[in-house]
Amino acid sequence: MEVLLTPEEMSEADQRTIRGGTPGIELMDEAGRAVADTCARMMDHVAQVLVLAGPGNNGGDGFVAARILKKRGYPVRLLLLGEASRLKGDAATARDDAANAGVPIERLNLAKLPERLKEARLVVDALFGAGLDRPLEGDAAQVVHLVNERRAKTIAVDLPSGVSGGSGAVLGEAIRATRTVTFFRRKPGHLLFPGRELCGGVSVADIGISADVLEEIRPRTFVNDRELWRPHWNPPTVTGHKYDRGHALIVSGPAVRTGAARLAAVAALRAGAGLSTVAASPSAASVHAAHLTAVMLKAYKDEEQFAAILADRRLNSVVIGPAAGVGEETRRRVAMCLDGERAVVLDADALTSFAEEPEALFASIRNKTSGGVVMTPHDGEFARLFPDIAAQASMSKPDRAREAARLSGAVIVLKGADTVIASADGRAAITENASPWLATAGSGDVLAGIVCAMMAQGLPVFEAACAGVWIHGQAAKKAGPGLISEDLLPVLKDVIAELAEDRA
Ligand SMILES: NC(=O)C1=CN([C@@H]2O[C@H](COP(=O)(O)OP(=O)(O)OC[C@H]3O[C@@H](n4cnc5c(N)ncnc54)[C@H](OP(=O)(O)O)[C@@H]3O)[C@@H](O)[C@H]2O)[C@@H](O)CC1
Ligand SMILES: [K+]
Repeated sequence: MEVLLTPEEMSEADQRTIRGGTPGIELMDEAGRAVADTCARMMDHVAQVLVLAGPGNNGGDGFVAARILKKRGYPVRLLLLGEASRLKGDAATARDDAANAGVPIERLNLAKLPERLKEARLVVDALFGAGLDRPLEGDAAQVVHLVNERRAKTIAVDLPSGVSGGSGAVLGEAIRATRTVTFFRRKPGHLLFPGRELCGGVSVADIGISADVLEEIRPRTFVNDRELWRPHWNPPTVTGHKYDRGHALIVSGPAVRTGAARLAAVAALRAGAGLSTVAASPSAASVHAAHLTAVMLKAYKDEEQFAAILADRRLNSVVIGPAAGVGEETRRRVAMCLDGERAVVLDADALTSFAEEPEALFASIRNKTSGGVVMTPHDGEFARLFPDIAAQASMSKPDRAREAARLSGAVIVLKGADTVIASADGRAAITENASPWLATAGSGDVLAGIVCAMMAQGLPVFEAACAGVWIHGQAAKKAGPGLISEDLLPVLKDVIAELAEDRA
């Protein structure tokens, strides 16, 4: 399980280490050394390095890197943004050490910068890191613009300057780096877009901070990797019964919109639910009947018959929403699904149907005494249900999802290239295995089915949602470029097989 540290948490890790007896300058030396090592690895011969240093400790790391590279025989030049007198503490020490080692230090001059950039084979961006707290403007923004325009090979120290470590947002203008070297642990901004794209490859350097500090800091943001949820997943046992793996129920849309439910139902079965059943109106059921094999089908004429289907407690996990239609009928069916012990995935039209009265939905979720609820909105659906949260542009995606989870009581899967899963207890996971090919019709229906299957199998709700999103991403990788949603279904078998093998 990989934890991610917000800039505040990272600062706490630094401070705890310093209070524990490691001087800050030692941490800075290690950070600068890691940057210098990366520079050396990125150049096949000794050539000019240009270090751009800012006014804080990120700049301090730049001074150390310049000093070490100079000692190793690299021609180095350092340009300082702002006045040298502003440097304080460890950064001032690092500046003195670099000057004493003979590093040429100049005040950064915008007019001369293009020339300096032209001379350099590699640029080190040590302008701003974790301390960035407002948009870059004026000279700082201009520097970033000129570096990007030059398209020079650039190593970012900690973060590409201008990228927020907490949210991945670009504040004003941001460096487009070839590689980013960060320290101790990655930050959310390395995984969240647009930051992720601007980092290039990210490496994490050990700078002498002990993992023990994490016990006190208790980070609540994680990478959605396998380790996060795998301990909760088990392959079938030799003596197991299909009912041990749960029974997924997928509520279908009307006769002309049945495909979404089938995608979800087959995905649920492939993702390991012991059984999967589609519930449909008689006209929709006759369409399904021509297509379904292992997935079962139950027709219902009216609400009473729908309630009778739900009364079977073996149907322990339900998906409602894909192509369900927006309106009162869907609202009533959602309320019926939520009224019981089963786990519920609310997707698509089940979310949009409550755009006018989200509180009613949240109340039904909060009233649920057992069985988890997962909502899987994309940005548009999210804004319909949580307009106040969506309007807070400076909030990070994990924080938006956390707030929505607290407000609604559901686990939120906020979809996108960097899908975030958050729970009301404050945990949030960021996904990094998504494929751009997942942005295709029906992909969300497949995801809803997989998450439903994970809950049917008894995973706790947050872990089930994380597992579902991860498995969806792996399936897309296996299906490869050009995939359509149907292609995700057969390859789920391979993803599950690998999971099973991994635990053997
Ligand atoms: N001991 C440690 O803690 C270790 C820390 N380490 C390193 O330190 C980095 C964090 O250092 P940091 O906290 O000094 O912040 P940093 O990113 O240098 O920026 C702050 C400066 O920028 C300024 N500023 C901010 N926004 C601005 C804007 N938009 N436009 C213009 N100015 C702006 C702000 O100025 P002010 O707000 O005072 O005007 C302040 O002067 C971290 O990323 C890592 O690289 C490692 O060495 C390991 C040990
Ligand atoms: K930087």
